[in-house]
Amino acid sequence: MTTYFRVFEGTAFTARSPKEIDVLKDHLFCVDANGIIARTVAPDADDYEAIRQRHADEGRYQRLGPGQYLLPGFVDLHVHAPQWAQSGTSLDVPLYDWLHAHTFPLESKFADLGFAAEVYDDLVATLLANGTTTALYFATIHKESSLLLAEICAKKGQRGLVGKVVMDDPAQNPDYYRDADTSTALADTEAFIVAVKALAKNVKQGVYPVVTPRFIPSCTDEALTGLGALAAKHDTHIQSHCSESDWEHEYVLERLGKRDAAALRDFGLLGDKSVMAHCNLLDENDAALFAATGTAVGHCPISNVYFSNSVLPVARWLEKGVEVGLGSDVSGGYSPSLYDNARQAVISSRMLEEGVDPALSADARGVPSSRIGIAEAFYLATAGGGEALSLPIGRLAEGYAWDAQIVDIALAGAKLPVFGNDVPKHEIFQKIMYLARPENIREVWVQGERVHKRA
Ligand SMILES: O=c1[nH]c(=O)c2nc[nH]c2[nH]1
Repeated sequence: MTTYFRVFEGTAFTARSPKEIDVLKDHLFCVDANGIIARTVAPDADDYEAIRQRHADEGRYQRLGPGQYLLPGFVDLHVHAPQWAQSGTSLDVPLYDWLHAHTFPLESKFADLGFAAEVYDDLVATLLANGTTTALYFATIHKESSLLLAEICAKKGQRGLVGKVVMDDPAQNPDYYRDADTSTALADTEAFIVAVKALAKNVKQGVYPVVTPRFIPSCTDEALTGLGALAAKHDTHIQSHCSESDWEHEYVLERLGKRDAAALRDFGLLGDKSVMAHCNLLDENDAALFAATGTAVGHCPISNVYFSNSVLPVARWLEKGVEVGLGSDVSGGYSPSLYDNARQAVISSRMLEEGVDPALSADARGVPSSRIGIAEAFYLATAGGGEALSLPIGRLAEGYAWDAQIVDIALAGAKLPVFGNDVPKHEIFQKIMYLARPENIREVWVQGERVHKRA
């Protein structure tokens, strides 16, 4: 019999597809030394008992307690790491004003490595405690502190995909916070890619460099073209913002005479490893381009309420075969929790379907067939995120990384309202998704290693 690195026994919820959740009752999850789920074993398998006994004898076995459930770790597709320092504030102004009055002044402080270490340390620990095992981060324009963020992810055991942000256009960015010039922006990006790839050689869960033009308005055409070439040369992930608000969308149309999606494609920035945040104002052609190129949408439902002037038609784009995952967008979104964002994704979709203006008649008020349920929101936070990043994460299934959260619904002081022993598991799942708080997340594992345990 194979000896595994570790074997877990428990009941798990994992997404098979956007609408289908598998309930794996009392399964064994056999994890190999690389942190990959080598086998899942159902209780009726011939060798179930023997595997359990053997690994218990060898001290490699963990059985979940009563009231505990396994969920895949969450994949956050859009986090502005420096903005953690202003989370929960300044959300009463439009995007352009918010960037210039609050966000750029804050991000400029990340030239100071001491300040960066304090904020990034706290953010990565907080995300892990909220069940986020993989995060796609925007850092700042500073090469050194961006690398520090990758190092902190490496040390704390989170799978971090980190971008040094490029903002090189002197006409659009303040003097105190922009790349010195285009060639410096490109040279710093390439040096950053090389440094993160070197760091990654000794990081079990992986850290990845990400080519990161902030958005088209921040960057010159030359920088955008150069970044597309760098991503191709080093085969990196790419992230940016796309068609995110009326102001931004109009700016790109006026400057380039085309929509964001076509412009990003022409700069070489769309592809299977590309994730574009927001995308609220995509049209049918843009969405078809995303589906054809494998470009994913990072859906940021909380932030969209504040900055995006609309609701993303997430059900429509899923139906059309666009890859979609979930992003907290700290700090355009106030919450670091993908539970909160999953809840908002459902609420926003219901508001899009029903409409919001009571002065209109019911049949003119909303967009039919726009709703998603909590199962789809869970898919976005897990398997959808993994597919967006083209990584084997986001599912508790063979061949996927052991990235998992153990959620306790019976915890004294944070008990979920489950009464009796016959509550169906799909209802337990819904209660976890709607009601769990960070206190309920007892342990978090990444690539077979425990990275968070609540005392
Ligand atoms: O929500 C957002 N947050 C940002 O920091 C940003 N920069 C460009 N566009 C943005 N949108």
